Amino acid sequence: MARRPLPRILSSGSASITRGREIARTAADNATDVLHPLITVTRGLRLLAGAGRQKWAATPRERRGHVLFLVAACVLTVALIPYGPLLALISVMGAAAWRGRERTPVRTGPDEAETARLRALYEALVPHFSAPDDPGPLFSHGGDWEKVFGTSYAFDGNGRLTRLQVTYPAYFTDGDPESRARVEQVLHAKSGRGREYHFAWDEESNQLLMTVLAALPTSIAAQRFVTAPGETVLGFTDADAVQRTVPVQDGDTGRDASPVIWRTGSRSTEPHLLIAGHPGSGSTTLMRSLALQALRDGDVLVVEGGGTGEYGFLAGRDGVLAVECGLAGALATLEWAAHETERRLIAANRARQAGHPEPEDIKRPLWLLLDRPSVLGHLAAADGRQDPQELLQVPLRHGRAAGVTVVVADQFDSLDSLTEAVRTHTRARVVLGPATREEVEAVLGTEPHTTPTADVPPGRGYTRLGTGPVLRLQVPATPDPYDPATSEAHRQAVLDLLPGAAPAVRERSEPRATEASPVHTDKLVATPAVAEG
Ligand SMILES: Nc1ncnc2c1ncn2[C@@H]1O[C@H](COP(=O)(O)OP(=O)(O)OP(=O)(O)O)[C@@H](O)[C@H]1O
Repeated sequence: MARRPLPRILSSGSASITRGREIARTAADNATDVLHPLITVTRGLRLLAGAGRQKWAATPRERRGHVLFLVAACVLTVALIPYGPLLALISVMGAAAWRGRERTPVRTGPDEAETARLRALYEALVPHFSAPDDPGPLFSHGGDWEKVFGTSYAFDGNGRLTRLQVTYPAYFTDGDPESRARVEQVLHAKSGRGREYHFAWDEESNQLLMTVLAALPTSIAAQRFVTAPGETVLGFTDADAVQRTVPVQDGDTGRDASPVIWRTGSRSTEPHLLIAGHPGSGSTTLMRSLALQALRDGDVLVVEGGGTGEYGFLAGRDGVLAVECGLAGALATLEWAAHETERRLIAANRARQAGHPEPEDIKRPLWLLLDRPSVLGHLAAADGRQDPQELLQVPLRHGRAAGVTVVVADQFDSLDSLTEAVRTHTRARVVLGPATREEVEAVLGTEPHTTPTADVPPGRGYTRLGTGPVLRLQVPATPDPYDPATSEAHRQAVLDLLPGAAPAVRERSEPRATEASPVHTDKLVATPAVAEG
C-alpha cells in the first residue's frame, strides 16, 4: 500500500519547529560562549560572598568590631591611593574568576581495574556468604557485586581498597569468631597485605565495614603528660577509640593526641600490668616511660632480669629505691617489697579502724617494675633458690589497697614461666611488636580488632585494660639516655623528666651506677618500712 503523505500543514509546521529549535540551541550555545566569563565571575563572586558570610558568622562577637574597623581601614586606604578603586575592582574580579572557574568533574564510580578488584573480592566471598538452599542468594558466582557493595567503597591512589562495606545474608553466623575470622582473612588477603585493616561487624543490619587504618604516628617522645594522680599514659591510640585527648609536643609542634590512660591505685580495676613482645619490640622502652611517669609522685623499684643495664640511668635518683640486676639483689628487694605491702595494708587498716585518715608514709605509690623476671627464675632454679616471682604474690594480691603497682615485662617464649599469680593479677595487658593473632589473643584474652602487620616499628602494639576493648598503641619514644645511639633531643627529653639525684648519690661524685649498688640497698634498709618489717 502506498504511504499517504502527511497533511501539508503538519509536515511544514514540524519542519519549522525543528528549524526554530536548532536556531534557539545555536543562539543559546553562542550566548553561553559569549557570557561564559561573566558566568564564571558571577559564580566566583557568589562563592566569595558565601565564604565571607561564613567567616563573619565564625568570628566571635567581641572581635567583630575589630574586623569591621580593619575592613573600613582597608577600604579607605584603597579609596585614597591613586587608581586604588580600579585596582581593587580588577583584583576582586580576578579572584572571583579564579574561584568560579570550572573544576574537573569528580569521577564517579570505579574504573576498570577497580571494578575487576571488586568483582574478584565478591567472587572470593561467595563460598562464605552463600548457602545451597538459598532461593535468592546475595552471593553467587557471576552474581551482582553492586548489590552487596553498593557505593560504599573507596580506593587509594594506587588502586587499593581503603574502605568497603559488605551487606551479607542474615543466615551468616556473624556471632561466630571463626566464621568472622575466615571472612576477614579473605578480605585482608584480597585487598592487599601489609596494611592494618579494621573490621566492624554490624550484626543488626548484616553489614561488615572494612577500613584501612593509617599507621599511628611514632613522633611523640617522652614528656610530662597532663594526667591526674594515679593516671599513667601507656601510649597513644586512634582518635575515635578513646574519649580523651591530652596536649602533647609532637616534634616541633604541639597538638592534642588520644592517650591510653591506665589507672592504678585503690580505685583501679586493673592495678597491675603485663607487657609481652618479641626481643626488640620496645618493652624496656615502655618500662622506662612508666618509671619516669611513676617518679612524679611515687617510688620505683626496678628488677632487670636481662642484665643489660638499660635502667642504669635511674639509679640513685630521688624516688628510685633500687635498680637490681642480680638474683640476690632481686630477691632481697622483692622480699622488702612484700613486707612493705603488708606494712602499708596493716597501717591503712589500723587508721581505718581508728577513724583516722591514711598515714602519710603509706600514701606515696610504690611501683615494682620487673623486666624479664623469667631469666632470674631460671637462674634461681639452677641455684636451688626461690623464684623471685613468688615474692610478688603479696604485692599482686594486695597491692591495689596498699598503693603498690606491679609491672611485669617478658618475651612471648617465656610467658609460660610466669607464675599463676602474675597471670591472674595483671589484668592490664600490652602486646608490642610484630605478633601473630594467636600470640595477641594469648596475652589480651581476645583476638586483635585489626589485622596485625608483620612490619611494625618498635613500641607499636595493642593494649587491653581488663575486659575493655582492644586498642592500638604506640608507646612514646623513651630511649636510654646513656645509649650512644640515642638522639640528643630524645636524651634531653628523658633527662628532663628525671628527678634530681638522691642525697646519698649527690654526696658521691659519680652520677650513675649500672649494677645493683650498695647505695640502693642502704636506701631500702633506711626506709621505715623495713625497720618495722
Ligand atoms: N616507642 C618507641 N619509639 C621509638 N623507638 C623505640 C620505641 N620502643 C623501642 N624503640 C627502640 O627499639 C629498640 C629496642 O627497644 P627496647 O630495648 O625497648 O626493646 P625490648 O623489647 O626491651 O628489647 P630487648 O628485650 O631486646 O632489650 C631501641 O633502639 C629503642 O630505642
